[in-house]
Amino acid sequence: MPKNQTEKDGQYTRKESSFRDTVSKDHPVYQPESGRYHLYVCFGCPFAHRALIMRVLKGLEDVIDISVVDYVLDRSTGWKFSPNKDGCTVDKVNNFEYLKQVYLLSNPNYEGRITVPVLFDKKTKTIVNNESAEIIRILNSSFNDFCKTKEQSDLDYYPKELQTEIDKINSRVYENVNNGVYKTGFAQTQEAYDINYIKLFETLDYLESHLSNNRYLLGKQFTEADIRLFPTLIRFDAVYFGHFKANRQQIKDFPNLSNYLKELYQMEPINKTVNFHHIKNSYYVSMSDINPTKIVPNGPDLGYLNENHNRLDIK
Ligand SMILES: N[C@@H](CCC(=O)N[C@@H](CS)C(=O)NCC(=O)O)C(=O)O
Repeated sequence: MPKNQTEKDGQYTRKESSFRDTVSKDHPVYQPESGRYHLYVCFGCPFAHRALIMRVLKGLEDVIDISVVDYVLDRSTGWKFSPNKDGCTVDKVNNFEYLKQVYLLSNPNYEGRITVPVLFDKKTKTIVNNESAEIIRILNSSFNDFCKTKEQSDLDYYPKELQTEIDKINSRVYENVNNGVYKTGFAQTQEAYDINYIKLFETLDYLESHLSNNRYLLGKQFTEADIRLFPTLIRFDAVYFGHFKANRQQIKDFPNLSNYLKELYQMEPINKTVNFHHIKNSYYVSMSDINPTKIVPNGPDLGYLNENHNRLDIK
């Protein structure tokens, strides 16, 4: 997870993704099928984490398999496959050594960023999409004929009647929280750091108060907005607080956010998508400009995540 680019004013900017197609029954090429598509992910990456969560919530584990890259990103080679490391795999589809080769297979002239997650079509040997915000919508709606249970195929995490509200909260959370932690951590000037730190904690304060009388971001219904907030919250105390200097307070010290986080973390399918070893090593070892010694801190103690939460009291 290297820096994308830092502009003259010291602000960090994330570049747009390049492959933006979809899978649907109306698509001339990318038809929904079981076993046809594949996800390339990193358990350290919060954007890949969204896709991992949607995949398990929709019961698509047997429909869309995953290849897991090495959690440490080597700047010279990009993401690589290190099957000898715990929790990492080979490239199960192409047997490549580097993720870059998957991008080049799709487009030999590709010069953009090599990022995870990637939704890959085994039939045409092309990348369908490498934008997590779109991949999760594809997983939410295009594979309903193949979900493990009827309940999972009926579940819609982006229902029509809530779309405007979901989009609104998503863009605030993305700007100031999901990407806000990176803008804080990658700032190259004190001013850029200060601005983004303030926006980040203002938004967390807003969410803290919002969650005092809303069980989930959209009220009673668990939606895509929660799936997009969770990967940042679960990394916050372990990584962003220290590594990105987002240190006004930890999530543990926000009463509502911490209980909300506990509830989501304890949901069985979500719990299996969290790998703290991959998360911590991914940031602390890969980003050696921020952490030159590459020492991975032992703390903090995250035991609170397993304690009882009070979210059932929020109607
Ligand atoms: N817009 C992309 C961003 C994904 C992204 O930035 N992934 C990071 C890991 S957290 C990555 O692969 N970085 C590698 C690089 O920039 O070289 C998405 O949400 O899918």
